[in-house]
Amino acid sequence: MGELRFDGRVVIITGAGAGLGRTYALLFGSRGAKVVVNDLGGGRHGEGKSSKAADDVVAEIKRNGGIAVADYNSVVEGEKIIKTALDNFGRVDVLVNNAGILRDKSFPRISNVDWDLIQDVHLKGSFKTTQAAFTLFKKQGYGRIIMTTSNSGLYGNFGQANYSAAKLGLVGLANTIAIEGAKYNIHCNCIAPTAASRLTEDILPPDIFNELKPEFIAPVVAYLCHESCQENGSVIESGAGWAGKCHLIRSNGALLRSNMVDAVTIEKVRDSWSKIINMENGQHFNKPSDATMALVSALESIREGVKNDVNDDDVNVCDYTEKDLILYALGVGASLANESDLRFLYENDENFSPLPTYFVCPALTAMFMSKNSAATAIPGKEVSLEKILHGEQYLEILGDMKPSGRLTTKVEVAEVLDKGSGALIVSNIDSYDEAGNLIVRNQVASFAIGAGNFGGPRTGSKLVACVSKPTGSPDMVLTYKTTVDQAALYRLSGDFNPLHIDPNLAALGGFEKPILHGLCSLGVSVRLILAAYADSDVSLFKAVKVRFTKPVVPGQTLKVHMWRKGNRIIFETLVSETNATVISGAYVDLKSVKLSSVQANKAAAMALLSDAVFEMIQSRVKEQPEKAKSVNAVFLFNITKDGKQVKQWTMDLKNASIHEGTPTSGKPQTTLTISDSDFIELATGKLNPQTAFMKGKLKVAGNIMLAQKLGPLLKSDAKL
Ligand SMILES: CCCCCCC[C@@H](O)CC(=O)SCCNC(=O)CCNC(=O)[C@H](O)C(C)(C)COP(=O)(O)OP(=O)(O)OC[C@H]1O[C@@H](n2cnc3c(N)ncnc32)[C@H](O)[C@@H]1OP(=O)(O)O
Repeated sequence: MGELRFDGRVVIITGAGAGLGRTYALLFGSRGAKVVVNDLGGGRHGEGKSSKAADDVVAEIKRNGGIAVADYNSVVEGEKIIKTALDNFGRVDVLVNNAGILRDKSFPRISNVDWDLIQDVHLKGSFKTTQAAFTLFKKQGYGRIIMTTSNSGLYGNFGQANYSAAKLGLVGLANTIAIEGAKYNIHCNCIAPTAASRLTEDILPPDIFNELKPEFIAPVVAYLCHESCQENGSVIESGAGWAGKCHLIRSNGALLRSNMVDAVTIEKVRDSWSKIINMENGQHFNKPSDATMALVSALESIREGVKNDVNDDDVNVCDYTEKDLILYALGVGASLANESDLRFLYENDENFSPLPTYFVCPALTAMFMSKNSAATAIPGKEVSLEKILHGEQYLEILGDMKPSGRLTTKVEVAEVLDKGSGALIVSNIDSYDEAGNLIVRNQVASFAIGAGNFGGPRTGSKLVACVSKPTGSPDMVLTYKTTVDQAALYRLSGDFNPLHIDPNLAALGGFEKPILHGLCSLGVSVRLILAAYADSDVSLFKAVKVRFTKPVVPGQTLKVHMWRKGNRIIFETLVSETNATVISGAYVDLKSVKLSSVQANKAAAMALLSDAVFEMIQSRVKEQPEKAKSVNAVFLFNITKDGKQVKQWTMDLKNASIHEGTPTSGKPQTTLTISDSDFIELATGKLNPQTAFMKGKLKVAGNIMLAQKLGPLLKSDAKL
């Protein structure tokens, strides 16, 4: 990538006698261009004339070994400037419309002269000069044009109404020239410079003024004018050694009628205002036809009645991408440690697919955006967010779960029940794809603590029912240890309720620590169920229903008990550390059951057995606390599989406690290592711990006497 040069190119710069124009001229001259230095030699308010300014710059370019010629014409007679270039150099390649003056006055004081002069020099001058050049550019199939706009035009500025109007007019002029010129390799861009110049010297404070050197902007303009630069139709802001593109962004807006027969009313506009002006996910259009197409698609939505009889306040449009799906999967514990989870974490995996429970996220977002949400559903009571717990959830997938797309989600409060200790707000939330197909049906039952006793009904008919758990041991148990950052990660999928991250707000809600999102526990549970009964094939998922019975604290271990009844997997989720049930009455409906690969089954069986043994040990320690205390030691259990450690437990006999992982403080006095298969034998009572020890199946490091004492404690006739 060598030096960018302009050898053989003829460059016209208007207003090049001083400031930015002069700096442009010197730079182009130093890079091989033949430069036409145009300057009328007037004052900054457009008064007077002199050839000195242009002559001085030409002399400077020549002194530096460059080629230049002066031109003293007014830009309003732009064709004369072009003629100077043709007469002297025979062609024109680049036109930098830079000439400008100021006539600043507050708006009521702007006279016709102030207005006309500004429009003439900036807008008409650029029009005339560019039009004359454009004809040549078209013939030669090449041209580069710069319009000089200004932050005053882009953003407005007190006292500069005339100037702002002309400056934004130039953006419009450039936009269309860019479109008309594109097929002739004519590019037209705008520069919005912030520079120290004759125009700004007594407007800006000296310390800022000194850093706004034209030399920091000239290379940006020169690059835009180089044959290798493909930018066209852009506005580039630059100053102080910084440059950035400036775009017009349009909001996604709001549909103001639900179908073709609806009228648009002023009230509808008022009610939709927050959506009309919501710039989140705003879009830029490169040409008017893009804007027209967006309007056509809005019209199609109206024609299809996507949001038939829906109040716009209750409709939320959200786009999701593969990145959202991956972030969600990480939030519910998908991990590269599980081979089958790659499909949830890598967009190029051949089986890349969304976890079906991702589709609770648009529902929650829509609820938070909705006016008629849980927070306001109880007449006369506004409930603060930290008092609203997720009570129950139903999710049903009805259409294609695409890896990216736009969902239009409608929220409807179905019923509000008075549960005494709280109010249960049941909301039905439906999400449609762009074609108007119903893709996802969610039902969120929010429990507003302390908002009960308002005289409402205790029972209703709208809540999707929970199921009872079967008697007997579960068919499968899988666990997932959440991390302390689980909620911090999960919230990035759209549930920003501070209850899950802010200790002060959690305290206001009556919690010792921020609690985990109910939907995170649900996501973890369903992921494990799909791994066990669908071989992680998400297309087999139909629906899930849960009741959140107790909060979970990030860092706790979720243990999912599963019972298979045909294609329905009934489940409950417990916290291993406390044995509290946190999800109850729950089920996942599958289209069909696909048992996992042999290896996955083995792993699941292993988890089941080891969990059972874990419980057994815990119960035996509890049964014989005195004996346990007399052992007075900390043991570390290493369970291995194919020589690799698969699980670790710490048993602290003195405190009669047992937990997954290594000791929280100090070193274990004894470490016991046993293979998973021997462990199963031990757990099922087929292998006596003493015998296991004697036969070397139970390897002991550290205090052997202690390990021997432990033997009788472990002995059990527990059946699995
Ligand atoms: C715009 C806002 C949108 C908000 C959406 C959610 C946003 C999320 O960010 C919030 C969360 O994720 S919170 C975390 C997940 N949820 C939880 O941790 C709640 C756990 N559950 C509890 O603590 C209690 O069940 C508790 C506290 C809920 C109820 O316990 P108690 O007060 O002790 O109630 P109890 O005496 O057991 O029963 C009274 C009646 O209420 C019914 N009920 C109990 N738990 C319920 C639950 N979880 N869901 C639905 N109904 C429930 C009981 O059945 C009983 O009614 P009835 O006598 O008619 O059967």
